[in-house]
Amino acid sequence: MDGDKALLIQVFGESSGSEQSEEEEEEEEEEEEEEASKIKYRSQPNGCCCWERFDEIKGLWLCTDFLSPQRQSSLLFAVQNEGWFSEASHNQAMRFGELPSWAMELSDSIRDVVVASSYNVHDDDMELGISYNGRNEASPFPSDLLWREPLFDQLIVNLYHPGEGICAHVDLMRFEDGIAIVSLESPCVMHFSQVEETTGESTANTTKIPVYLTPGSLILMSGEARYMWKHEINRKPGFQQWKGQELQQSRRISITLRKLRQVE
Ligand SMILES: O=C(O)CCC(=O)C(=O)O
Ligand SMILES: [Fe+2]
Repeated sequence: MDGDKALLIQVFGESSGSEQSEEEEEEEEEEEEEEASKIKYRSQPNGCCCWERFDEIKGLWLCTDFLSPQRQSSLLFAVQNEGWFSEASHNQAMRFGELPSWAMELSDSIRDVVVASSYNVHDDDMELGISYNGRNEASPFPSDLLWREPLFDQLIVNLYHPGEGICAHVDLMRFEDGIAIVSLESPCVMHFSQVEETTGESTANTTKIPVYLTPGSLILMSGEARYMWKHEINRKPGFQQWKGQELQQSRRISITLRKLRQVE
């Protein structure tokens, strides 16, 4: 063994790989890459990113397993710890600008889960020749929105007691495109209905599309879903039907993240 090699082994140990064949090195690199991608995948909120899209509503995406039960509990704890709902009459809190750290983490997780799922969509559909740059429906969030900084700078936390909901609305124009809603506690059905045309004969489609929001789920709204569809939650008796069953209701908390439009 020559002096240089002995020194290398002393410094880096036997596994410095100086005697590996190219083939072995490649194999090792592949294994490392595989391991790295697993870690990336595992670093997702709960190791899964299962997205559902809706044929009728462009730009609406649902991820039912966004937060694991453990992450739901810690998020709920963080929200409750803010003390916003310590008085029974308080049911809404709003924050603008710098968000609490738990909301920043949530925002980071949203970006992560979209990035991870975009990779998956890419792999699956690559052969179909679909391109994914810009506003592409194959991704849950268009890349121009996904990479803006900050992703979100406005937070609303709503607390709904059984029977309470929110009327049909389109979110205010003071907010940019690209809205995220995370649901906690009671499951509910959110209904989407098309915004009516205000001119000419009313030919508006009044069909309401139900979307089932389970605790820990995330919905993303952009483009048509954000501007051309109203969303509502009617928790009056008889309206919370899913698969022919009336849902058992309890308290529900939602966390809505948006970005304020810049005024020129
Ligand atoms: O509570 C929800 O899930 C929806 C909240 C919402 O639509 C809003 O605050 O604009
Ligand atoms: Fe809304």
